[in-house]
Amino acid sequence: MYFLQQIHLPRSRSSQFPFSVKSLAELETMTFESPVTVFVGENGSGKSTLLKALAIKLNLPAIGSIDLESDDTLDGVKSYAEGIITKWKNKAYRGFFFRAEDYFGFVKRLRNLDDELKGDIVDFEKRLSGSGLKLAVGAVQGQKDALIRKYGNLTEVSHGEGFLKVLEGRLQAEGIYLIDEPEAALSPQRQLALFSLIKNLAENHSCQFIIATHSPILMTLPNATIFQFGDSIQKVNYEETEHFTILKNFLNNPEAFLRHL
Ligand SMILES: Nc1ncnc2c1ncn2[C@@H]1O[C@H](COP(=O)(O)OP(=O)(O)OP(=O)(O)O)[C@@H](O)[C@H]1O
Repeated sequence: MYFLQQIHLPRSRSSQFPFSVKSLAELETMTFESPVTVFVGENGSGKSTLLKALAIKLNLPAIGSIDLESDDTLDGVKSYAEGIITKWKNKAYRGFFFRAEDYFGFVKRLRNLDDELKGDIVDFEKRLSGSGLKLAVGAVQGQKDALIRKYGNLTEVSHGEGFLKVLEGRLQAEGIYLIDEPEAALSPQRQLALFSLIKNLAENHSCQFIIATHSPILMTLPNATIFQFGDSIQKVNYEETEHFTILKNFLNNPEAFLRHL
């Protein structure tokens, strides 16, 4: 089971962003044929723009420090997003939008929450005593412990370790998840760990993923529908993507490339 089946993109004669993005101007309808959809393509080809517009249209929360509504870097995309028409197979009731750069905002958000909870404890200690104090502190401590159980201490892990931990903590069954360049923080080994997480949720827990990526590893997710963004948007196999062919040819014979660089 997957959720979002098709989108119709808005048309306009305007040459303003995002109508100025060639791949999007050429596309009228995109059909999601499998639980995992992957957007690939050159830098600036429009992958993130479409992902952001979809996240706004689907009203998905952003995992970061600010929500999409108040994120003024998305102003250009908001009116475009309103014009997207969606066709659902089953309406998802949970999901999120996560960009590699949002991770630090999320850590900051957790730290602020932790500070607030510590503040609550100090406050209770001033105002309460005996069993009342014990109960109130216990409740707050329970919330602090739950956060640590879910995410570990994100201030004491590396970017990549924490990034994966956040995804592990937040991805749940029957959700739709839009993720922009998750590989930015991840070693090849952790990309494989993410691969396995996504594969399991897509195959066994009714999740839908739409992922923009430059990672040849993530492009090979089983049964993923891959859209390559360029002058237009084409459905391709992973062997046909530029990422795959360039990397494969380069690793087969680095000297041949180095002569021309
Ligand atoms: N807020 C904006 N205003 C005007 N143009 C923008 C804006 N954001 C992006 N663009 C332009 O839109 C085009 C598509 O950008 P987008 O971020 O969608 O590319 P991308 O395929 O995700 O690239 P990358 O792989 O580098 O993340 C680029 O040419 C970019 O310069």
